[in-house]
Order: sequence, then C-alpha cells, then structure tokens
Amino acid sequence: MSGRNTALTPPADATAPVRHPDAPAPGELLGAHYEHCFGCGEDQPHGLHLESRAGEGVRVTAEFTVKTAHQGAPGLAHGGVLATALDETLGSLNWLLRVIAVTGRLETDYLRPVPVGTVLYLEAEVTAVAGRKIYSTAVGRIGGPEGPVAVRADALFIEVKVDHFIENGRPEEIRAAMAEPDQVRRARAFEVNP
Ligand SMILES: CCCCC/C=C\C/C=C\C/C=C\C/C=C\CCCC(=O)SCCNC(=O)CCNC(=O)[C@H](O)C(C)(C)COP(=O)(O)OP(=O)(O)OC[C@H]1O[C@@H](n2cnc3c(N)ncnc32)[C@H](O)[C@@H]1OP(=O)(O)O
Repeated sequence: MSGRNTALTPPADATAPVRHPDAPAPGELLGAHYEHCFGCGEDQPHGLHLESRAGEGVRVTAEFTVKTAHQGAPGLAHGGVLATALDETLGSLNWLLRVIAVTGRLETDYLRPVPVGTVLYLEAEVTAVAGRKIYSTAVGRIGGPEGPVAVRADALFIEVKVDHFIENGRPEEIRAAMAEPDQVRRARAFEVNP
C-alpha cells in the first residue's frame, strides 16, 4: 500500500470552487436536508443529529456529540460513525455550491480515540471542482474548535441530477418525500442519499 489514492487528487484542469451567490450566509445553520437522514435528520431517533453551519468561502463547520449508541470499543466512538459524521459534514458543503452530489469516495484517517461524551468539532471545505467532480477535505477536533485533530478525511463527491434519487430510492420514501407540502423541504430531501 502506498499512501493516498490518486482518485482524490484533483486533475490539472480542476478549478477553485465558487460559492453560490444564494448560499446561506456565514454563521447560518444549514438545518437537516431530510428529516430521516441518519447524519442530520431531526426525526431520526438512531441518527447523529449533526448540525452544520455555513462558513466563509466554500467551508462549513459542524458539531457532533458522541453518544453511548455510537460506541465501537467500550467508551469509544465507532470509526464508522465518525466516518459518517465526516461524510455528512462534507456533504453539506454542496449546499454552498448549490449542486446535488453524492459521495463517490471517502478516505478517513483516525488520529486519536474519541470517547463517548466528546463533542467533535468538524470543519470541511471544498478544495477543487472538475466537471461533476467535487474534491473536499475535513477535520474533526476534540476539546474545542481549536483542539487537537482526532479524525480527518478527503472525499470526492460526484454531481448528480435529482433523478438519481427518484430512480434509485425505495418508492415508499420517494412518494412520502414528494408529498411533503413544504416545497423547500421537498427539494432538500433529494439533495443526498436515498
Ligand atoms: C432539487 C434541489 C436543488 C437544490 C440543491 C442545492 C443544494 C444541495 C445541497 C446540500 C446537501 C446537504 C447535505 C448533504 C449531507 C450528507 C452527505 C451524505 C452523502 C452520501 O452519503 S451519498 C450516499 C453514498 N453514495 C452513493 O450512494 C453513490 C453511489 N454511486 C453512484 O450512484 C455512482 O457511482 C455515481 C453517481 C457516484 C457516479 O456514477 P455516474 O454513472 O453518474 O458517473 P461516472 O461513473 O461516469 O463517474 C463520473 C466521474 O467520477 C469518477 N468517479 C465516480 N466514482 C468514483 C469513485 N468512487 N472514485 C473515484 N472516482 C470516481 C469517474 O471516474 C468519472 O470521472 P471522469 O469524468 O474523470 O471520467
């Protein structure tokens, strides 16, 4: 094995990301894109209830509190749960670009154990865009927003059309989401994974 996968290195013709003019203002909470989302959904009892906030440029911050339900080893967060928190934070960057995109690749480094009860302070930014490919990176700190880095990730998101969700999602949930009377909530439900 020889280090990072080259699929996460932007190609030579990649460009700097551009914050959409209608992106939420820095400091604004982004809210859940779908109430049943495992990462951010407020009506998802098993979820992480991660809250992301717009930053400057194409950056976001988020906080995730590690609960007893998130354990892998006794008293420590499960690595897959931490990967989910990183994925969700990285996914919320798409809101600032105003594109719909799904995770194609997510590469995670675990640098320090994360005990139950910890608040993980996450920051993510888009580093480059090449056609449908969105390159991004994230860190998760413990002890405070300036604390030591416990986890980090690099990711490649791929832009998709809303049809991606309608064609691939289970009909029951698609119908329920389409029936949502609030237009904004209905649109946001299809921003990420079914
Ligand atoms: C209607 C509303 C409008 C408003 C929208 C506004 C804002 C949206 C904002 C906010 C979102 C908010 C919050 C998000 C929160 C959470 C995030 C969680 C995200 C997830 O948890 S999401 C679930 C897991 N995710 C999947 O469920 C994907 C399954 N997968 C597929 O559905 C396909 O696999 C797909 C679509 C990815 C690609 O398929 P495809 O046929 O469309 O495209 P294709 O294969 O041609 O790839 C095109 C180029 O990407 C390269 N590429 C592709 N995959 C790669 C990989 N893995 N590694 C390296 N490179 C890869 C190719 O090499 C090619 O590169 P090149 O063009 O250079 O050749």
